[in-house]
Amino acid sequence: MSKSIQAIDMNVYYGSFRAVEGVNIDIDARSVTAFIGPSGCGKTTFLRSINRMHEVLPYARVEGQLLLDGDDIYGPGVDPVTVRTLIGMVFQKPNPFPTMSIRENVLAGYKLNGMRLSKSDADGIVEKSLTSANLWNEVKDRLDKPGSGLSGGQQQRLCIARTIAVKPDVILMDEPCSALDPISTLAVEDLIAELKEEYTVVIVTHNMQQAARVSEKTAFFNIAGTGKPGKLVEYAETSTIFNNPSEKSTEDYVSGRFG
Ligand SMILES: Nc1ncnc2c1ncn2[C@@H]1O[C@H](COP(=O)(O)OP(=O)(O)OP(=O)(O)O)[C@@H](O)[C@H]1O
Repeated sequence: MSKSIQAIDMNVYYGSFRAVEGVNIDIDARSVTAFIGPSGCGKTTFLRSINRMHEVLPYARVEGQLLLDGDDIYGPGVDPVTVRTLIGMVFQKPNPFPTMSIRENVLAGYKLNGMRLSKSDADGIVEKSLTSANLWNEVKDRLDKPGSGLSGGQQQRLCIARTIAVKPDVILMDEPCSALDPISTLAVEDLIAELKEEYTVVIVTHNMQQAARVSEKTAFFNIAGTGKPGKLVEYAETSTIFNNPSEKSTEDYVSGRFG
């Protein structure tokens, strides 16, 4: 099921360094939102705070609230591992588990969560997830071969299938195409457009054409200078951000004047 995200005055720190300051944003369910902005403005940091992934670093912490359909994912008693099942993440570099087959990779989330599946349930999940990731036809005859034997673009779609398999509400993507060739990039972009029928998708991208192609809304983050926190400067329909932004810095960035 797809759910909305609401960040309320979110700050993200690495130790005493505030990397992201005062983010307020409402992201609709069943939508694709792009995060853009120059290097170091906190896009990845903020993205990782949406599923508590930053907590793998003991010195990283947040202030503020992050609501998933109204429920605070930082609320008392909320398990970060459960949060990461509800809010999945796809990384820059495709990272299938190298010793696992294609099939095992798709089912990895269930295994890691200690859930047992019948063979027929597992078969159904593998086929549905790979189909949703636009990969089924390419791999259906070699499900028991290693996931690492696929092309980069196929590996990234396998990682998306692995994320989808546990039925998340939200899929976060951190520059998911930056390690892919143009054809594979198009395949993943097509997939993103289809995913929004069922999921809330948030994608960090450096590629403005990509943001324009795949997203309905775009959030522009910026940074005043080295050592300063990143901030959300402007958030609007993607066409507005690219054609008629309210802020001068947004216009300068999208027209390639800096960053
Ligand atoms: N693990 C970390 N420990 C300490 N500081 C970090 C860590 N990761 C990022 N930072 C700092 O936080 C700030 C924001 O970084 P972040 O990677 O979120 O920016 P970004 O906008 O995603 O950049 P890029 O577009 O280059 O990936 C930067 O100043 C960065 O140096």
